Amino acid sequence: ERNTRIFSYAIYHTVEEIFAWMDTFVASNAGLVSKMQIGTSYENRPLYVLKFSTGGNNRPANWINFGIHSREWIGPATGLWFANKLASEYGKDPSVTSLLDKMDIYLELVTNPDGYYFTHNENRMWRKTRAKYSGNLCIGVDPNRNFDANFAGPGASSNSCSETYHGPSVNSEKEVKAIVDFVKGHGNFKVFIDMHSYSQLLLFPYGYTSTKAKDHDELNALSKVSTTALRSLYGTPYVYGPILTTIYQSSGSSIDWAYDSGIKYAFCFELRDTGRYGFLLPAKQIIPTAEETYLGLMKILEHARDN
Ligand SMILES: CS(=N)(=N)C[C@@H](Cc1ccccc1)C(=O)O
Ligand SMILES: [Zn+2]
Repeated sequence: ERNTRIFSYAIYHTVEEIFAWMDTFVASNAGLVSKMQIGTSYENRPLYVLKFSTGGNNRPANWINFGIHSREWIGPATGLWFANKLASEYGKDPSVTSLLDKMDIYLELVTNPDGYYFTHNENRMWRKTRAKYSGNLCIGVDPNRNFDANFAGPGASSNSCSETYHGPSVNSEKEVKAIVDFVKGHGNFKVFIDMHSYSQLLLFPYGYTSTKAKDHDELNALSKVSTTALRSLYGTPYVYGPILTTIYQSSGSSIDWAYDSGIKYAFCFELRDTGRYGFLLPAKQIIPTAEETYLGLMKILEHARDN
């Protein structure tokens, strides 16, 4: 019949379709996956997190969020495929099995649901939240400039019409505050990965200073391992390094905040491509992107598991 029971990972989905998929996915993987709500967005959409756990109490954990910038559709699409892959490989792939026997994994698939909805219905190129502040000329805050990491410093704008507007105050965005409160409340995260597009980069702290992170050498070496694994599948080249020198200076970013909060393995992937399609990556590249990214992600999660 029309609405087949099979969900396609090879097309982009609306926020409603993703939320419906979550309930089916959790129901069919009840022993491994549960759905949590860490808050609500500005327009009162739920902020859902999928928790992958095989037991224990507050085990060391891995955080991965997708789609904080709403026009970067390849993020949530990659996250959906990754969630299904993890569930499929647990009990089969020895590395995934040992990872989930020792650590929990939390995935926030739609980190900016208001913006994501807006890109499907109004403006495909929307990036920010949809928050309105009286006195501001324009709508929206860049959630990746709203974290408490040299907030309002260089590489963030005080102009509400800017794509990098940092917002009226630290964690002013409900979508950001929910992550901060959850991650701090949990207190045992070892990995924090924020998935973006595009440019094919693997970034680590810092963006707000040229000072090298104390773990620079380890993060740099791990980035090399991760991007080499990613490239091994389809030859997709990634550049890696600290945010500031690899892309540009930025203040208030999620991974700088995570790193300064004590989460050593803080990374940002800038997924495909390098500009031919940019944010409008064709759906036929979803699965290849997800497959290669999985190889790179697993190297980071395995390193955290084993160190
Ligand atoms: C194209 S883009 N907007 N995803 C690039 C992204 C770069 C970045 C990543 C991590 C930390 C700081 C900065 C940003 O400007 O937020
Ligand atoms: Zn982005």
